[in-house]
Amino acid sequence: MLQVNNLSVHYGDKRIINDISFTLSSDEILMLVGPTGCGKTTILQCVAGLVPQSAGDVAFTNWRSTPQKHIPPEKRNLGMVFQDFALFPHLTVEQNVCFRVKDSTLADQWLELLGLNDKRHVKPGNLSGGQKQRVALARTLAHQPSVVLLDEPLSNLDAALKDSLRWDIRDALKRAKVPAIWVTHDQSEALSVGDRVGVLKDGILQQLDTPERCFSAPSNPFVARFLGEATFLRGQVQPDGINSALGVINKRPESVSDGEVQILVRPDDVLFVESGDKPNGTIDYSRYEGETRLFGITLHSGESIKLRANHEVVFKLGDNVQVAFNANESPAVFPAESNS
Ligand SMILES: Nc1ncnc2c1ncn2[C@@H]1O[C@H](COP(=O)(O)OP(=O)(O)OP(=O)(O)O)[C@@H](O)[C@H]1O
Repeated sequence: MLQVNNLSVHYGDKRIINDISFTLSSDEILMLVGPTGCGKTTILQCVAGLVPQSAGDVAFTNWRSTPQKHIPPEKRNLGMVFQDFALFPHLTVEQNVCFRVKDSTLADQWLELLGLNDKRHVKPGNLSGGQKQRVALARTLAHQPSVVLLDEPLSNLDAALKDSLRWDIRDALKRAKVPAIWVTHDQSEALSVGDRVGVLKDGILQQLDTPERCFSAPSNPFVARFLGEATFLRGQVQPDGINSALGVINKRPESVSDGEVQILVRPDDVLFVESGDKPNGTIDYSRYEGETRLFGITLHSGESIKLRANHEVVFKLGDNVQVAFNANESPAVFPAESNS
């Protein structure tokens, strides 16, 4: 098990990582997401031993690195996968994967499992980006690392390739039964392939949870906005629930006892009421997305929300509509003043 306890990292006087703790179980994939410059790569580098911590410790079964006793990278048995692949250009695929590998049957196994058998004698210059990343992963896994660290492994690939390769990488990591920390700035990647997601802002871990909970029960409005489209409605806590421009929600948030709150509204949390005989909003815009259509709606309260519906649902700009909360959803609620 990888353990990171109260980790802080400074560059000069500037604190980049602030008191972060998490553990990673035997084959768990942790996705680290956050805005640019929030410290994702610094955490990976610190776990790898490339950057020293100023406080806290990073530990695995057989080593423990502290500010006083730094364990060098080569003693940690970690594997790294980078966005630029970092392959040897003068070596073939097979030579890249077998480089300094003790047991070449493992190299063979990963070449086969990652669909590289027919590329064994090809040099990296003649491979596509996706194939290069498979080679990089095969090479990493052939060394039987205790933990794999992936730094934006898909960011140099086009959208269609990203989608399939992310699953192949996940499957390979699961098959290797190795824990992994995977840094990405792509929210959908983080939510779809991670067992848990850690959302960072300014070097502080805002939430560490399952993808479902991070998305549906975000710890604060920042996490809500970062992981998907989010608008907020004013709410007034009452004995029977929370009153809002879309009626009363029968929900009593634990963290909010009284007064004003803000209610998270994702485009899938709301729907058009078919009869529409009590309009409560007006269509601002309609965007065709293929399978779905996204509507911008100004409610009579003056607040704006977004609603995603099937592409067959058509409204014109300025149409009056009736919108309600989808009864199957239980929206997240935050204190009115919360914005972090
Ligand atoms: N060697 C360094 N010396 C000083 N500051 C650094 C150094 N490396 C990174 N930083 C700063 O530390 C902060 C975190 O950088 P880091 O690369 O970890 O962020 P990130 O979340 O991975 O960003 P991105 O998504 O853009 O890759 C940034 O403000 C960056 O400018």
